[in-house]
Parts: sequence; structure tokens; C-alpha cells
Amino acid sequence: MTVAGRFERIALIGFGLIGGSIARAARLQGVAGEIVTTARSEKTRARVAELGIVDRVLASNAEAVKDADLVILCIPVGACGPVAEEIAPHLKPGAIISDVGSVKGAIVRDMAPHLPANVHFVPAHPVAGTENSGPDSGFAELFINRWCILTPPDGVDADAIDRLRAFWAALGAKVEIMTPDHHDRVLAITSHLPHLIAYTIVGTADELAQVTESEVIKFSAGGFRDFTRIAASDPTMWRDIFLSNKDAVLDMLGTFTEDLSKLTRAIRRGDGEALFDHFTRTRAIRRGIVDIGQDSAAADFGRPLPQIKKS
Ligand SMILES: NC(=O)c1ccc[n+]([C@@H]2O[C@H](COP(=O)([O-])OP(=O)(O)OC[C@H]3O[C@@H](n4cnc5c(N)ncnc54)[C@H](O)[C@@H]3O)[C@@H](O)[C@H]2O)c1
Ligand SMILES: O=C(O)C(=O)C[C@]1(C(=O)O)C=C[C@@H](O)C=C1
Repeated sequence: MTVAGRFERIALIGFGLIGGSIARAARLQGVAGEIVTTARSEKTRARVAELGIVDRVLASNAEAVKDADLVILCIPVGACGPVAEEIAPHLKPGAIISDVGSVKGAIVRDMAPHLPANVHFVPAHPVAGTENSGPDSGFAELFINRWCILTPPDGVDADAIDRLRAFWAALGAKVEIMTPDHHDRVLAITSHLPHLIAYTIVGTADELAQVTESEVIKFSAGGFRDFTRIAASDPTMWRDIFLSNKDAVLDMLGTFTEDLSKLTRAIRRGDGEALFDHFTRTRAIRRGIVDIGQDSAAADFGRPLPQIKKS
């Protein structure tokens, strides 16, 4: 009997946090026949071989995708267009081509024009991760009970979408389908803006520490430490996310800045009621998310994009 979501040969382009986690989870769940992966440096290839999770680790992306039934690009968003162009002539007819990029509009724009008509392009984004990267950072449980959003372009074969859905479900993910544009707007507020804020506040605190010599960072705890974890995320990945989801991020940043100004004014005017009301509302939001068992703003996926309430 065939296991639901199983592919005979999977090619993972890139073996970092996400590629390495897919390989580990697919192995564990028995949904991969052969797994082939690629890594650019000799050092990483040696490490991937040593880990013993995949069957083959190659330097050539073109070589890796030959005869693969499922190809997943697990590389920074900005690298996906050039890699799609590189692998296109070597893809097996009927193969499913996917990715894991954190932005979807740019992925569709950059990859689709290179792909031949005889393959099925189904972009995906597993909304699960950590601040770590590289071949040792992955783990098989990463996707369990987390969302994986598929953004298939119009006209993509329904069977190919179902097969990819079954693959991600086998890795433990809850799968949802969205348009790339909706995905990018939701993720701009739930993931991209929080990272921008973390990158900003950690940099600001560090500069203040240097100016005041007050050891701001050394004695930080609680909330600030949570920001430092997020701000330790991979610089290449996040540079690409902000460059490729520019419009949605700037839009959300505009709304965020307006709301920050309202809180700034409340502090300046000593308006305790406004502060208390705001904090009460946000506490209820957090408790609602935790109550329904989803420690993530992903609880809102599938519904219209949440709007920040204007008072
Ligand atoms: N880290 C997260 O939390 C997270 C979560 C969901 C999705 N994503 C997305 O997954 C993708 C991979 O992220 P990751 O966290 O696994 O990163 P990572 O840094 O751990 O791994 C990226 C891999 O891509 C390779 N790579 C980089 N540039 C390349 C190029 N030009 N050609 C070929 N290979 C290249 C690197 O050598 C590395 O093996 C990104 O698009 C990211 O947006 C990340
Ligand atoms: O938990 C974290 O470290 C993450 O940043 C993971 C996170 C997120 O913002 O939720 C980051 C980017 C990905 O596209 C998906 C997941």
C-alpha cells in the first residue's frame, strides 16, 4: 500500500534549517524513497554526508533534480529565480516543483517564467522555524501542528496540489491554500514586521549601551531576551524577505507607526485609561491564541486579513 504523501525521489535544493528538517521528517514518516540534496560548499556537503539522513549530497542543482518527482527549493527567496532557471532544463516531466520561501508573490514572479509547461509548480511556505540555520539546525518535529500555506497559481493540476498537501500533512503540518498576495499581507504583519521590530530594538539598545555605558544588554531579561532570539535570525534570509515583500511590509509598517504614535501620545498625556484599555485588549488576544492551542498568530489564517482596529 502506498503511504499518503509519498514521493519516490525527492530533491531538496539547500540543506539548512528547513531543507534539513524536511529531510529528517520525510525519513521519519516514510514519505520519501530516495532523498537527494545539494550544498554549495565542500564543508557542508561533508557534514550532510556525515549526518546520514539523505541518500546523496551533490554540488550540482541540475544533477540533483534529474528524475526527481518532487523538487523543493529550500534556499533564500532571492536565490529562487536564478536556481529555477538553472534547473528548468533538467526537470522530469510531471514533477512537482515547490519551495519553502517566506514570501510568495516574488517566488511566483521569479520562478514561474523559467519552468517548463510539463511540470507542476506549487509554491509552499511552512510557517515554522527558529533563529538557527545550517545543516545541523533542522529537526523532524519542526512542522508538527504548524501551518503550511500553499499558493498554487491558477490552473495548476489539482492532483499535484493534493499530493503536495498530503506530503506536508505527513510531516505533521496543517495545510491551507491562499493567493500569494493574501499570504504576503498576512505574513507581513504576523512575521515580517515582528522581525523588523526585533532587529530595530536590539540595535537601538546596543547603541544606547555604547553611548551610556549602562550595560543595557548585559542586564536584560524577559521580553528583551525574546527580541534578541528573533534578532539572531539569518541576515541573508531576512534581507531577501524585506526586499521581496516591500509593499506589504511598508503598508503594515505605516499602520503600525500610526498605532505606536497613539500609544506615545497616551504616555505623554498621562492617559492611563488608554494604555490600560490597549493592554487589556492585547492580553485577551494572546490568551485567545493560547486557549485554542495555537501559540502563534497563524490562528488567523484562512480568515480575512486582520485589520488593526482604529480608535
Ligand atoms: N528559518 C526559518 O524560520 C524559516 C521558516 C520558514 C521558511 N523559511 C524559508 O526557507 C528558506 C530557507 O531558509 P533556512 O532557514 O532553511 O535557511 P538556511 O540558511 O538554514 O539554509 C539555506 C540553504 O540555502 C543555501 N543557499 C543559499 N543561497 C543559495 C543559492 N544562491 N543557491 C543554492 N543554495 C543556496 C545555503 O547554503 C543553505 O544550505 C528561505 O527562503 C526562508 O525564507 C525559513
Ligand atoms: O520562530 C521563529 O524563530 C520564527 O521566526 C519563525 C517564522 C515566524 O516568523 O513565525 C519566521 C519566518 C518564517 O517564514 C516562518 C516562521
